[in-house]
Amino acid sequence: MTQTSALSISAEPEAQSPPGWVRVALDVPVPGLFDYRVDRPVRVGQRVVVPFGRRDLIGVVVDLPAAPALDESKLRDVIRVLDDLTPLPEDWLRLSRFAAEYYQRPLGEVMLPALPGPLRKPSSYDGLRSGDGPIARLDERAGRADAAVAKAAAKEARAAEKAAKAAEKATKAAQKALRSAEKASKAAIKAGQLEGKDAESDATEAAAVPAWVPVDNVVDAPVDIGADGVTGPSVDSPAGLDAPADGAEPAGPDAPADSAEPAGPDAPADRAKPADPDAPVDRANPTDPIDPTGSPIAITRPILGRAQQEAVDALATLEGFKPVLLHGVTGSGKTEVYLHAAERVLAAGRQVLLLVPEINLTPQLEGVLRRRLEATAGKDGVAVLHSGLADGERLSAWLRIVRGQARVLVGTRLALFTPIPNLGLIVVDEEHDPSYKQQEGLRYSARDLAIWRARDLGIPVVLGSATPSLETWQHAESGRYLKLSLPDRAQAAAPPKIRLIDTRQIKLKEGLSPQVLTAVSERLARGEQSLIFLNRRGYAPVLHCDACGWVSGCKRCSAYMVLHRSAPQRGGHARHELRCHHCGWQERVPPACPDCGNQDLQPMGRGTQRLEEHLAELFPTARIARIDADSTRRKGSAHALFSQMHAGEIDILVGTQMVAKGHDFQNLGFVGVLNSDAMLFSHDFRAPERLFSQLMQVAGRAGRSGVASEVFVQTGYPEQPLYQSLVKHDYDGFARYALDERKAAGLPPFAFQALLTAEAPELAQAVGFLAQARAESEDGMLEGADEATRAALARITLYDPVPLRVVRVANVERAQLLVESDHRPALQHFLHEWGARLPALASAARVRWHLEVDPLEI
Ligand SMILES: Nc1ncnc2c1ncn2[C@@H]1O[C@H](COP(=O)(O)OP(=O)(O)OP(=O)(O)O)[C@@H](O)[C@H]1O
Ligand SMILES: [Zn+2]
Repeated sequence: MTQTSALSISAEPEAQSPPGWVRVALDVPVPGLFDYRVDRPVRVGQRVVVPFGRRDLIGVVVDLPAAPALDESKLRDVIRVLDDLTPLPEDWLRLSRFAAEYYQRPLGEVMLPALPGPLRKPSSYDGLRSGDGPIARLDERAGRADAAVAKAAAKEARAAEKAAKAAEKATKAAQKALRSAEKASKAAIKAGQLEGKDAESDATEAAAVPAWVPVDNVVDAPVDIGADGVTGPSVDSPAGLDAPADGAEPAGPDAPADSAEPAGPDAPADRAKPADPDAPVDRANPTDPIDPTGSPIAITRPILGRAQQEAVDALATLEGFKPVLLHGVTGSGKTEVYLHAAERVLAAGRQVLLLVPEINLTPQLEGVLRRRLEATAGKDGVAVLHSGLADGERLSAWLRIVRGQARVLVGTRLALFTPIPNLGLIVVDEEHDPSYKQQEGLRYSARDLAIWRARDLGIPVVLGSATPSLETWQHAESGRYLKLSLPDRAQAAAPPKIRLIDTRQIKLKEGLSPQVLTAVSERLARGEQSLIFLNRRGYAPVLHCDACGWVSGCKRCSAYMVLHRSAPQRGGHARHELRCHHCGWQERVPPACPDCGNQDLQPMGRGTQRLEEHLAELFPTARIARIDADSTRRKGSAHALFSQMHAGEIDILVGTQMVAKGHDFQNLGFVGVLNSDAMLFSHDFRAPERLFSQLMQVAGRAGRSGVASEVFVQTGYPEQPLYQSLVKHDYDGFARYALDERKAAGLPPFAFQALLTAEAPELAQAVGFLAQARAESEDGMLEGADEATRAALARITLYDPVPLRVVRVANVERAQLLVESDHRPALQHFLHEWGARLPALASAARVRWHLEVDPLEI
C-alpha cells in the first residue's frame, strides 16, 4: 500500500485487465490515496475490500494506474471486489473530488461517509449470515414482501372464485359475490406485476442509466470541472454563510442558545424520526390520504397567484446551469413554485433533488410531494434521506434513487452527496439556514456544493428563502443569480403586524411583558394558537448563590452548567440537575452552595423549561407544549409534537429555533419573542444577519392562513436598525445596511475566509502552534516558492491567533487563526500549499488541528 497525491485521480471508465493495480480512496485520517494489486477486472467507481494496517476496510476505486506509485513487492492485494452496485458514477466522483480539494480533506473522508453505512462496512459482507451483502439481502427481503402481498391477494382471489362458483347457482346475492371476486382477482394481477417489475429493476441495475430515461435526456456533463478545482464555488456560487445549526458553542448565560449538541453528520435538530427498519418511511403507502403531520395541507392544487405564475414561467424557460434566488416572503407559497418546476423536470424523465434544512420538515414536505408528484414521479417515486434513518431505511431510499426507481429525493444536507443518475433540478429550500453547513469532519456547505453540482451538470438550481443569506443576496443583486420574487403571502393572508415591546419601560414577570400575556389570553379566548419563542433550552442558564456569588461552572469547560429539569422519576417528582452544553457533563444540583454552605441556591435567567412551567401556572386550562432539543430527543417525539401543533391540539407552544423554520402552521395567531437582544451584540459579525433572519422566520409562522396576526418582540434596544427593519418587514433594507457594513469592514461576501483551529491541553501550546503556522506562511513558504504561490501569498492576510470564546471544553484548550483574502482562487492556492505543511508542524507541537474553509462562526 502506498500514498499518492489526491490530485492525480483520473476517472477512466474502462475496466482493466488483470492482474493490475487500483488506486483506492479510504476513510482514514491519512491524506492521499492507496495502491493495491488486484487479480480481477475492476472499474473506477467500484468498491473493494482491502487490508489497511491490521484492519480490513471498504474503499472506492478512483483510478487504475498504469504503474503503482510504490515498488510492486510492497503492494498488498485487494481482498474482494464488490459488484453488488454499479460503479459509482463519474459525476459523483467529480463532486467528491471537488469537495475534498475545496475543503482540504482526504478524498476518502468525503466518499465513504457519503455511502449508506452497510455499504462501507466490511462486516456487512463477512460471516455466514451476510449472504451476498446488504443490497442482496435488502432486495431479497423486498422480493419476499412483494411475494407475500401477491400470495395473500391470490389466496383472496381463490376464495372469491369459490364463492363465485357457488353463487352461480344462486340468485341476486350471487351476482354481488361475483363482482367482488372480479375485484379481488384484479388485485392479484396487480400484485403479480409488481413482483415482475422488481425482478426487472434488478436486471437494469447493472446499466448506468435506468431504463425509463429517454436517451436524449441523459445528462451530458461538462468534462472540464476539476480543471479549475481551485476556483471553488467562486465564479458562480457564494461563500458558505450563516452559522451552525443547533451545534455551535453557546457561551455561558449569554449564549445564543438552543445549542451545543453533539453534531452528527447531520445536525442535532436533524434527529427524531419515527423509524422501523423494516418499514422504511419512503415505502409508506404513497396513496395514504392522511398527511403525516396531520396538517391540513391542501391536497388539490391551488390556483397560482400572479407572482407565483411568473416565477414558474421564468423557471420553465431556463436551460442549462442557472442559479435562481426565489425570494418569497414567509407564507408566499414557495413550495408551490418548487412543485411546478419539479413537475416539468419529472415529465422530461429526469430526477429532482430537494434539500431542506432540517429533518422535522421532511414529513410535511414528503406528504405534499407524494400526493402532488405521484402522477409524474410515479408511485413510490419520492425518497427521503436524513441522518435520523436507520441503516436499512437509508440504504433502501438511497438505492431507489441510485437505481432511478425513485425520481424525487428530499433530504437534509447529507442527501447532496447521493449519486443521482439523471438529475435535472436541485432546489435548496431555506437556503440561508445554518444547518446546511456541516460543523465537523468535512466542514462543507451543502448549499454551496449544490450550486457546484448544478454547474457541473449544467442544470438549474433554485435557492428559496424569505431571508436569503447575504452571500446569495449579493449574487442576486449583482445579476449573477436570477432573482424571482414573491412579495405577498398566498391564501390572501396579510403579513403579521410586528410590534416592539420596550422592556426598559415595563416590569417583566418571569420574563414576560403584560402585553405578551394579554395577547396570549386573547388568542386563547378566540381558539387561536400562540407561540413563545425563546432560543435557550433548559430550565435556567446558570445556578447561583446570592450569598457569596458562586455560580455553577463546569469543571471541565470554561462555561456554566445549565440547570435542567429532568423527566419525572417513577412515581416521584421531576428532579433538577446541572448539565454542561459543551462537554455533556451532568451532575446533581448541590444541596447547598459548595463555597459558603448557603442552602438557598437560585436559578438565574430562564430557559424554555422554566417558561413552560410558568405559563402553565398562568394559563391552567391551556394546552401547553414545548419543542426544543430536549423535548425531542426521543425518536419520533418531534414529529408527534409538530403533528399535535398542526392538528390544533396545542394552545401555547414554547420553542427554540426548531420551531422557527419553514413550518406551515395554519392557526397560529400570535408570536412572542423573548430575549433576542443577547444576539445583538455578539462578537460574530454574522450574528445580526442570523438574528434578523431568525426573527423574520419565526414571525413568519403567524397568520399564514389569513388570521389577523401579531408578533411582539421584547427588547431593550427598540431603536436598533435591525429591529426597525424587522417592524417594516424590510429584508431589502436590512440587507443593504448589513452589506454596506460588510463592505466597509472587508468581510464576506466581499472577502473569503478560512479558519485554522488548534486544540491542546494548554492554551499556550495551541497558540504556539498557530503562531508557527503563521510564521511558516511568511518564511518557509516563500523560500523557493513558484510564481503562483508568491502571487497568492501577496493577497493573503493572516490574523493573530486568538483563544476561542469558550476557550476550554472537556479540558482541552482551543485557539484559532483567521486567514483572509479578497480572492478565492488565491486563498485556495494558499491553503493547498500551507495545508500540506501543517501536519508536520502540528505533530511537533503535539496539537490537534483542523482547517475550515468558508467558516460560518468566528
Ligand atoms: N396559489 C395559492 N393559493 C392558495 N394557497 C396557496 C397558494 N400557494 C401556496 N398556498 C398555501 O400557502 C401556504 C404557505 O405556502 P408555503 O408553505 O409554500 O410558503 P413558503 O413560501 O414556503 O413560506 P416560508 O418561507 O414561511 O416557509 C401553504 O399552506 C400553501 O398551501
Ligand atoms: Zn463542560
